[in-house]
Amino acid sequence: ECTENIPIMDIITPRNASLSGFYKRSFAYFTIKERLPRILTQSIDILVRNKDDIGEEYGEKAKQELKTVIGELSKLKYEIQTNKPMLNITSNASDVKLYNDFLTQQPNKTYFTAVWLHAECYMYRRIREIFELTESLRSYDPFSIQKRSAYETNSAAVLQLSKYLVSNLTDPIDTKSEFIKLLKLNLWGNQCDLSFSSGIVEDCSDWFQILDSMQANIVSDHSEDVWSAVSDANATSRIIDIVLDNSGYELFTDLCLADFLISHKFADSIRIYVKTIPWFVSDVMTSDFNWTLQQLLNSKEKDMKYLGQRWTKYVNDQIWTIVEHDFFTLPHDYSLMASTAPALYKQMQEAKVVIFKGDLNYRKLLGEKNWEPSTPCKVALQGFGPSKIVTLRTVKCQLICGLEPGVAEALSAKDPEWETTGKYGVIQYCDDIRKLE
Ligand SMILES: O=P(O)(O)OC[C@H]1O[C@](O)(CO)[C@@H](O)[C@@H]1O
Repeated sequence: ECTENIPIMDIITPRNASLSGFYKRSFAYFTIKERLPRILTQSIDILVRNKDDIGEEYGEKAKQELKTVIGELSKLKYEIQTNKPMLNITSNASDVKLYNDFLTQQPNKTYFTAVWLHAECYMYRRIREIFELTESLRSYDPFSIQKRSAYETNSAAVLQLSKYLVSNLTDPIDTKSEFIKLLKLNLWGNQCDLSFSSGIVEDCSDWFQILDSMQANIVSDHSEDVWSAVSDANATSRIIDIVLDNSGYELFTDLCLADFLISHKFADSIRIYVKTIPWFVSDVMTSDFNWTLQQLLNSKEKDMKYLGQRWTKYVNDQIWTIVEHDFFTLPHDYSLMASTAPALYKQMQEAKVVIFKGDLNYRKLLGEKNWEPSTPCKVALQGFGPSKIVTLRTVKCQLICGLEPGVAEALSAKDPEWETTGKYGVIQYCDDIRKLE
């Protein structure tokens, strides 16, 4: 069938197929049709509104180049809406060869016919290219204004969690239940994501109060296994890896968890993986991480300031290390990490556990495939398994694994939109496949 000259099928995504805008009755289609163009429109609006400030900060040339940037962003929007093919990236950045080689290998290269993950990642890579090709705005992050305002909007939630964390850092009555509580707060923090909400900032301040009542919305909860892995006194590794997702309140919850792991000696160091380019609107880059610490340091609230000082010291003492790697902004799913980024894979093998945050990481872990929901996580990971894997993800699109048989069907009957609202979540654990084999 052809809709508006775009070759698509008016069906839901078949089981075991890759998600794609090709299936009209899918969230992938809705994203490419509506959400991605909206994200571009919004980025353009923000640039227009802030052009004077940007000009002041980046100089006279930037004012001129901003016009080109805006034109290119509109062009990109048009290309998406008219289902044009994804063209090679033309800048000379370090990831370009891998990127273009990957594109070349794909059988379907237009936005609606490609694998959704490839099309969605490509839009963000193109946005980056538009800035890379300027002289004055090469380092400009078009999403930084949104990211910062999201953090500020949620400052009450940050304060509340700061107070809680500071009073529970040493000698909580029950370390295990405190850990699981932080894990769940961290899970729900993943709702605060600017690409999902198309830039609308969620108020995250309620989570603390309603945590217990949200339990039923955790559709797969392996918290006990996560606890066993994290607290395992016989583990040889003293490193825990966290692959971050969004800035703002979610990042703050990640850092609280990272602090708890250090304070309670479950690890000697935490490696924190960030994005190297502006990504999915709110994903954390090193600059966002540093900005967040600075906000805490500047805070008038004593607990926030204390955490800012404490976390800066972790960074200075290399107890926390920020790891940047191009792999995280390639369109490749994680089953390709070992062959595409072998050093990164090897590094992750050193970790006691690797925690993956958010929906996009989940999609990459599952290879963007519409698995039967009861497929064991180990199978859905398709050979990826550098270490023990933990996923903390609010469900924002139609793919999932590891559910008990019948759970997905019951959810669909009760709440047909359950897969795309972010109101449900998973805390999943997959043991080290090296041990399982
Ligand atoms: O920030 P997160 O949790 O990775 O979620 C972002 C993702 O969620 C979605 O909105 C739905 O999958 C994507 O468009 C985007 O991949």
